[in-house]
Amino acid sequence: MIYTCTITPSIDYTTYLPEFHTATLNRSDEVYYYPGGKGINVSRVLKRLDVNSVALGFTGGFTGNYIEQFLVNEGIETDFIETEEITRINVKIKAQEETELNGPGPVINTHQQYLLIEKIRILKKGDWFVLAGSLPESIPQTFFMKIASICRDEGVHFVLDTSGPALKDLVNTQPFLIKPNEHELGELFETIISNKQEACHYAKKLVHQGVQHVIVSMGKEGALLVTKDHILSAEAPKGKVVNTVGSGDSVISGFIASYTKEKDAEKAFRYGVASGSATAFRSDLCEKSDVEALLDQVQLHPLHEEDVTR
Ligand SMILES: Nc1ncnc2c1ncn2[C@@H]1O[C@H](COP(=O)(O)OP(=O)(O)O)[C@@H](O)[C@H]1O
Ligand SMILES: O=P(O)(O)OC[C@H]1O[C@](O)(COP(=O)(O)O)[C@@H](O)[C@@H]1O
Repeated sequence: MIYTCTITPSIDYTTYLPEFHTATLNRSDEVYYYPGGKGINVSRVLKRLDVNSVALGFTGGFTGNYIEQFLVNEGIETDFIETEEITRINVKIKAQEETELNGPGPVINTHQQYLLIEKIRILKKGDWFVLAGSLPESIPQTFFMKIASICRDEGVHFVLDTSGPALKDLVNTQPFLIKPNEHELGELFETIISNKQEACHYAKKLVHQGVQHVIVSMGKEGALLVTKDHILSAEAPKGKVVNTVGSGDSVISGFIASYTKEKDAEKAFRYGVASGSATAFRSDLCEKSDVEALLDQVQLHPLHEEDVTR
């Protein structure tokens, strides 16, 4: 089974207007209330790709209930732990440019942390555990390290899509897959990454540290896959961008959906990039037919060692 875990879910209040200006009243043309948070998006896209998963994490209050009901209506199994605080609402403004305002995550007390660990203890060899989204600083790093070590000891595929200080430690736990975007990868190495060669240089370091598959997503430039056997660059398909929120999460879903069937990292990478772009070209997340229509447009090229500067 695939389990996704969103420590900090959200309702993504997504609003469209032709132009957005600060310090004045703006009126929206359209608004949507999508359940969000990276693990939840991964579960939603997996479902659209005909793959079942269980969404774990923490939700609270009326916003938490809304998310849970939304997922149940989409046929996704949920097993959230309740928090005292209400789940945050993240604001996504789609105007001339995309502007995002993400709230802080909830405080998770030690009992709630214990409840999550108990749920993870039932995972079996071959299962997948996707830890995705921001990790509140109120939770000690040791908690996430414990999750990683349970997964490693049980032979669970541990997939990581997070940022900040927790990521620095977690990349040393031999995760199966991590998917930083170029900014998150740069943050990890305290540098700025401005092209695929630089991204490749740092992704290789992560592979040397024991990460099995590193996908660096780079928005409209596509993505890179670095493993001990591959250094591949994918061009993103061209299309009209509607809403890129959830594109990175869709890369993970596409990768997992394909990998669990074919056990082929190259094919899975291609499917992941097509899924990311298919989401960017929609208001909500991609559908399977969108992904398959884009697949042929995802060109993969090997990046050669000599191209990798530094
Ligand atoms: N403007 C775009 N055009 C085409 N594809 C895009 C665009 N933005 C994102 N994507 C697709 O979504 C993937 C993930 O996007 P990215 O912005 O890197 O992730 P994140 O949301 O994690 O920052 C990219 O690798 C690409 O396949
Ligand atoms: O946990 P964070 O880092 O605040 O991110 C949460 C946000 O990320 C999202 O999951 C989207 O992620 P991506 O655009 O990176 O795929 C939104 O649904 C949510 O509002």
